[in-house]
Formats: sequence, structure tokens, C-alpha cells
Amino acid sequence: MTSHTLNELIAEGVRGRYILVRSDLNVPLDGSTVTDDGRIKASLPVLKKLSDAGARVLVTAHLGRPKGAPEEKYSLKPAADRLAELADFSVQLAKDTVGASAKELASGLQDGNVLVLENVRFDARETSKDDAERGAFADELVALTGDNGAFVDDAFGAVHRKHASVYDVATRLPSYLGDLVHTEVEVLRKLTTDTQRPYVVVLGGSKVSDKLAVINNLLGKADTILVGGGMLFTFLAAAGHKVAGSLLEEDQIPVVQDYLNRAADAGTSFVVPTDVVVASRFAADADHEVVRADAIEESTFGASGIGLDIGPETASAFAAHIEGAKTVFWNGPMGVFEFEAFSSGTRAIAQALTDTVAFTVVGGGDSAAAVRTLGFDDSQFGHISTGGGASLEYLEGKELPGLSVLDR
Ligand SMILES: Nc1ncnc2c1ncn2[C@@H]1O[C@H](COP(=O)(O)OP(=O)(O)O)[C@@H](O)[C@H]1O
Ligand SMILES: O=C(OP(=O)(O)O)[C@H](O)COP(=O)(O)O
Repeated sequence: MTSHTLNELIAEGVRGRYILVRSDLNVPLDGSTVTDDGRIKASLPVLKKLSDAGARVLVTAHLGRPKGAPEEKYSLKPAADRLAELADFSVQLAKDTVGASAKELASGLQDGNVLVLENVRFDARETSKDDAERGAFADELVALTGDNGAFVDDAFGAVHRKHASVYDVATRLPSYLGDLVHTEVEVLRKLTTDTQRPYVVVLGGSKVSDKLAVINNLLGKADTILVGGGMLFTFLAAAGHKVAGSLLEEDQIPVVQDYLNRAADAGTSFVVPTDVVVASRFAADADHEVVRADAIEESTFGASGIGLDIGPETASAFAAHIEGAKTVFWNGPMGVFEFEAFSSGTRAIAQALTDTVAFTVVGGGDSAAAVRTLGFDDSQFGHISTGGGASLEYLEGKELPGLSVLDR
């Protein structure tokens, strides 16, 4: 990559200039409480560097996946409040993204102050597939920076998204690579150029179709793919098993069948769970039991049972693969770790990663949150990436819009 760096921008001089920064502040919340502030802490250094240099910083970010209109539960307020607590500079939050509040607060911004704009996904144009629509939104974001603005992309977790605040603003302003994105890419680049084998990839989480898409290019790259989390049920269904009320993306079954058919020739083996924890309902205090993965509907809860974690036999099998690996990449919790009763699988995988001599990378907002909330420390892993989908797409060798747009 030959992008301009943040240090180059600082050297050009930013005092008094409006600098638009895309950060990834997509943090897990419990009501209005941030349950893991890893992404906020990771975003802080770039904001501080710009603030210290006298820039007037406008931060764009998303939270969750609102449907293109404001929704209070997706407000960036909890994230902005936490950022303000951690920062030694002024942080304000606009009530909108490019509306009256954003304009008024931006125009009153002093040198060194930071203004967070409300969730960019409250505007449907942010994620539109239509270039003109995204462009129009990008124009409005850029207009907030006046006539001497610049753009810094520091949202590693969103570099795989061709969205207005990631991609289109960079085609309109002098643009620079943020330090977080730079560091993340350096680590992942080393992993792809000098992969020590066996290379084991552990996949889970709930963004099933996003992550299934990535497997296509991991075939032949990874030696073993351990399948947990929400996506395991699509694998079980592809093998002809019933999964009761578990998370299932039926339209993805043929995709998974194709992967399973091609795996052996590609030199990649899939390890699919042999047992799962099935619950009576999606709740922390739900009744639950361990059943064979091919007999989920035979649990006490019948067709209404929901698989919320991998079982102990699967966790041990996964741990053995991780123990024998030289490189491990993990994205996506093995189960609904937010509920103690369904956190064992995720805990077992985190433990296995800390025990192995392999180089380990954990990627993803919720995966990083999981290892921290389960009591592990960042220092126990080779690298904790702020991006799950982004790091997976980087590892599969795909061109990432948020990075390629910064290339000179
Ligand atoms: N079996 C399951 N059913 C439903 N949700 C699950 C299951 N296993 C894991 N999850 C959920 O997946 C979420 C994280 O998924 P995802 O966003 O894809 O991960 P990351 O942010 O690490 O990339 C967690 O909130 C977890 O509760
Ligand atoms: O949480 C994120 O990605 P991740 O769950 O893959 O780590 C990023 O903030 C991107 O969010 P998105 O997947 O809704 O575009």
C-alpha cells in the first residue's frame, strides 16, 4: 500500500483545519452502557494526535445496522460519552449527521476539539448501492469541512464496506491512512505473506452470510476451518440434519454444500460440531441441554429448541486442532457468550488460543469483546484486531474499498 499517512497530514499542518475522521465506534451495548470499549480505546490515539496538533476533528462512525433512519437504540451517544470520559480533549455529539445540529456544532468547533456526528447509517444513502446516492451523502459530509479539509480513515473494522463515509468521502478530499488501519494491515499482511502451517481458521458469530462468503477464498489457504457460532447450523442443515429453531440461513445451504464438496480437493478440511447446547428459548436463564449435533430436534425442547453454543466434545476437538496449529485466526464467538450459560464454547476456544504456541489473531468487535469479558487479557493473544469481517476479507486476498481508495 502506498497511501499517505496521518503523520504526513500532521506534517502538512492541521491547525484550524476541519479533519474528517472515520472511526469504528461500533461497540457492544447493554442498554446505554458500553460493555466493551476496545474499539473506542483503539480509536483514541488518532483523535488525540489530531487534537494535539490543533485540528477541528469531525468523527463519522456507525453503530449496529439501523435501517437508514434514526433509531434511538442505535445512537452513538453511549460511545461518544465513553470517548469523552477517556479523552483529554473536548468531545461533543451532534444530534444528527449532516443536519442543523451537525452544521451548528461544526461551525462552533475550536482548534483541538472533537465533534462526533450521529450514526452515519441513520441516512440510507450511507450504505446505498447507488453511486450517486452515496456521493450526494458524501458531498454533505465533506461540506462540513469547509474549503481546506482532509479525510483520515481509521475505521479498520469498516474498510471492507463501500459506504459513503468510508469510500466516497475519500474520493472527494485529500485522504490519509489512520494509524489503527496502518497497524492492523501490517499485522495481517505478515500473516498472509509468511503463514506458518498448519493454519487453522475458527469461524463463528451471527453475521452468517457475510462470513460464509469469505470461506470461498479461504478454501486452499486454510488447512482447517473450525465451524462454530450461528453458522454451524447452516453446515448441519447442509449435511441433511434438522436444526429446530436455531439460526439458519436456508438460502446459504447450497453454498455450504458446494464448499463441502470442494474442500478435499482444495486441501482444506472443515470441522463441524458433533454436539451443541440447545436452549428452550433465547434467554440467559433458559433451560438447556447438550445434544448430538445431528439430533437437535430430539432435545427436550423439540422443534422449538435453539442451539446457543457448541458442546463440550466439540470444544475439546476444536482445542486439539488449535493446539496443533502454527497459525490461528479466530473470528466470531462460538455461542451466545453474553449469557453465562452459553459462554463455555467461546471460553474454551479463547483458552486454547492462549495455550497454543501458534501465532494467534482474534478479529471482530464481538470476538474481542468476548475474550475480554470472559477474563482474558489482550496480551495473551498475538494480535486482537478491531475488525472481524474486514480482517477475514483481507486474509482471503480481496481488495478492500476503504484501503484501495486511499492508494495513491
Ligand atoms: N448459536 C448462535 N445463535 C445466535 N447468535 C450467536 C450464536 N453464536 C454466536 N452468536 C452471536 O454472535 C454475535 C457476534 O457475531 P459477529 O458480529 O459475527 O462477530 P464479530 O463482531 O466478532 O465479527 C454475538 O453477539 C453472539 O451472541
Ligand atoms: O462490527 C463490525 O464488524 P465485525 O462484526 O465483522 O467485527 C464493523 O463495525 C462493521 O460493521 P458491519 O458488519 O455492520 O458493516
